[in-house]
Amino acid sequence: MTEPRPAPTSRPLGQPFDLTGKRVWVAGHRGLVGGAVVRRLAREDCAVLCVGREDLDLTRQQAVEAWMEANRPDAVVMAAALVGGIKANDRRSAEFIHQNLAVQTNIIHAAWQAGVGKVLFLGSSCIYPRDVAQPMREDALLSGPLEPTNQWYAIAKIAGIRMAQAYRRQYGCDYISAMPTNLYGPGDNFDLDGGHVLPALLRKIHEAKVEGRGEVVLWGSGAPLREFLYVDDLADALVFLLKAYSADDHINVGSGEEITIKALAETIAGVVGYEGRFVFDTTMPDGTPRKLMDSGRLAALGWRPATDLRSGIAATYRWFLDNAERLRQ
Ligand SMILES: NC(=O)C1=CN([C@@H]2O[C@H](COP(=O)(O)OP(=O)(O)OC[C@H]3O[C@@H](n4cnc5c(N)ncnc54)[C@H](OP(=O)(O)O)[C@@H]3O)[C@@H](O)[C@H]2O)C=CC1
Ligand SMILES: C[C@H]1O[C@H](OP(=O)(O)OP(=O)(O)OC[C@H]2O[C@@H](n3cnc4c(=O)[nH]c(N)nc43)[C@H](O)[C@@H]2O)[C@@H](O)[C@@H](O)C1=O
Repeated sequence: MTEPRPAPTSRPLGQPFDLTGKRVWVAGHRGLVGGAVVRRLAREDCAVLCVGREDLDLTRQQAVEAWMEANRPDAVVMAAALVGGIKANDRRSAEFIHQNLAVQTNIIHAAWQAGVGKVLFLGSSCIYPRDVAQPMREDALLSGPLEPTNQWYAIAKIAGIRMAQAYRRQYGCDYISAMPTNLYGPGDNFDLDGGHVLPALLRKIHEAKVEGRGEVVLWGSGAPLREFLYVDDLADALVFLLKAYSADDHINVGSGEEITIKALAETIAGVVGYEGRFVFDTTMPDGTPRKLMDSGRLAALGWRPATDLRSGIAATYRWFLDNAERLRQ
């Protein structure tokens, strides 16, 4: 068993973290969030470390410990996780709880062992109770039952928040947690079965237009409300937090823009140029009726998003069109 020891590079908690000259590991660099964080870090004076799944399976504890020891990053952004939309979360409960607990536990513990100075853990808005007061504040965590469709993933994410806090408390590590709202953007997962609503609807609506179909099927009632944040805005917020945030509490990262799923489909149709109608498959789950983040704490620190929903969807659609051939393979 590893003996507790202070992290060799540990700094006093509550201080800014200077990225200059640092080695930052973006775990999950090929994903939606990881890719955006790599793009954003290119504007900082730091070295970005990346390793693909083929060279490091993050569910393997010894491999993660060996990689961390060999590469000794100064900071880690944890953008690696098993992620999916409502159907994937609902149908693959064992994979979601197992892989997420394994990946995050391995990274946080190995970071502590290797003396990593700063770790940024990423959770999700689904950590909050299903019927919680809106907008959802950070202190609403664990105040009620979770949404059943994604509780397995949510439990793993809540464990990640507590793990970062525990390593702060016992070992004095500057490990922090950010909770993003629903994300979208270049590099998203456009898989119709496994992905989230925004990329799925972009693809469905685009294909209906190209094939001349008069209707598109939406899952559920179309009534649930979701808040969407453009992924490059998230990446900017994460770099901001990496540098400026050092506290026990997790912090929400949202856009403040809320929309029903039906209105989202109509907005996407406007961007794509589709004039057909929408029908609703109510055998599919709605999930949480509403999940709007209270991002007041982050705003008070001085950070705000830059991209409105329509512009973000237009940029994502351009990316989708540019990459459509590759996505089909
Ligand atoms: N997308 C969203 O709407 C939201 C995402 N988040 C959080 O943001 C983070 C990133 O999500 P997102 O970018 O959307 O997810 P993606 O699925 O786009 O990316 C996840 C990345 O993690 C990697 N990964 C997963 N498991 C392993 C493993 N065992 N070994 C090595 N690499 C692995 C994947 O590698 P590979 O490419 O090989 O599969 C991929 O690069 C997650 O923590 C998620 O919970 C939070 C709120 C909303
Ligand atoms: C980020 C967040 O993402 C997940 O939660 P979610 O927000 O419920 O996920 P979603 O994006 O898949 O769906 C949002 C809404 O949209 C409706 N909907 C309509 N038509 C399609 C459709 O075609 N695909 C999808 N996926 N949804 C559709 C769908 O029925 C639901 O009402 C978590 O599991 C968890 O991963 C998490 O934290």
